[in-house]
Amino acid sequence: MYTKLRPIQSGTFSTVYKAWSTHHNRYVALKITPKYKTSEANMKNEYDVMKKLSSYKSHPNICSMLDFYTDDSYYVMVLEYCECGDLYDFLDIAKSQGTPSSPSLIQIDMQRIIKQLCSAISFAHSLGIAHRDIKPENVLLTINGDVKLADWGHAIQSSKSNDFQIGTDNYRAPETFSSPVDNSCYKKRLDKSSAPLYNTYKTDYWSLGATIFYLTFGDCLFRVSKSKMTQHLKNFDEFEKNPFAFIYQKYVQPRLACGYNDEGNLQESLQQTRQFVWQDLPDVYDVFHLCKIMVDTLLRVSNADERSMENFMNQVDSAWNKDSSMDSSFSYQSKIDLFWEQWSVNTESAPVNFQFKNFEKPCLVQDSK
Ligand SMILES: Nc1ncnc2c1ncn2[C@@H]1O[C@H](COP(=O)(O)OP(=O)(O)OP(=O)(O)O)[C@@H](O)[C@H]1O
Repeated sequence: MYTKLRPIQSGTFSTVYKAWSTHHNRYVALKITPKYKTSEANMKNEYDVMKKLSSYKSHPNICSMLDFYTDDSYYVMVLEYCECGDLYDFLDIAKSQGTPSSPSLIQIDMQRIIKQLCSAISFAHSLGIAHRDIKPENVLLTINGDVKLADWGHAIQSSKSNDFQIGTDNYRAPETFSSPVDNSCYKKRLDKSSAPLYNTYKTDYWSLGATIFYLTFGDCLFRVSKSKMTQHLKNFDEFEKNPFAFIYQKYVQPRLACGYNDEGNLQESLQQTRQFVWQDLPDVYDVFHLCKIMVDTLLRVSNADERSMENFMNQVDSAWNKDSSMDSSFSYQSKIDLFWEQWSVNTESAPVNFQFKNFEKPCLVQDSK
């Protein structure tokens, strides 16, 4: 019934193959998990979640399960096949192609991807399911430029949880870390039953923000290695004190600090910042604007209740409205002015060694955008 054609990729637990289904008369993806790599309970959880998401009214932006079977050694989940693979790999390829003067031939639409991802997440939440592992590797792309949220192996059918260490560190919300570090937000939690519950929907909002940050900057907002977990947790504290200073210092300043009065050098330093694949984010100031929206609506550190996907969507919609910053008629100099207004407001509390005085507002000789 299914003819395996080629392996697509191996994840931590499973290998995914492209296959042909005679029954469905279409290509499918077979996600094959050896039984020794997972527990029956984990597999049952993923199966139950997929069944619920794929049942009577499946969602166009969720990778549906078409079939499931098992033998002595393997679990096999039959999934809709997404021709362009995941967004992480896709951007990697696109990034190596694009330059400022010659953007990647693969152009995709950021606003559409954001809308589709939010729609998928809110559909799952409306069924009582939180994903808990949203990241570029789990966002699949179809040949039509649509996205499908995949890998529901860490999902939970509850809006509350006190599971820690679930998901992927670089994209996980601060409240999902348990740590031996005694700092303001993250006390050691040994006894799970007495550990406080966190809201799993709000943790999805954080991961959504961290994912979109990666898509726009081509870099993770928080990168963590196990040996540097302490530093990672301190990063959350630092980010909370002044998110704009944090992003500015780590991502913006290094890219703008040199040669910003010379457009050639400016473009060169910006080359590392974006992927040159987003057709509706024509320049780096759009990236900064989107980033500010994420900080305001999704990337709230200790006050998870302040995260709101609805506010995020509303602000994203208005940013792309006519006469707003993402509109093509909005001049380049106006974008620079807007960036300056939005970001410099928050610079007063920046660390002392943070040399704003060395960074002057760029003024382009001519408005070439
Ligand atoms: N339906 C699909 N169509 C095309 N490619 C897919 C599909 N499902 C998965 N893949 C590819 O296989 C990779 C691994 O899949 P998946 O994340 O589901 O496996 P996993 O074992 O749970 O991975 P991990 O736990 O390491 O995140 C994905 O990142 C993607 O590149």
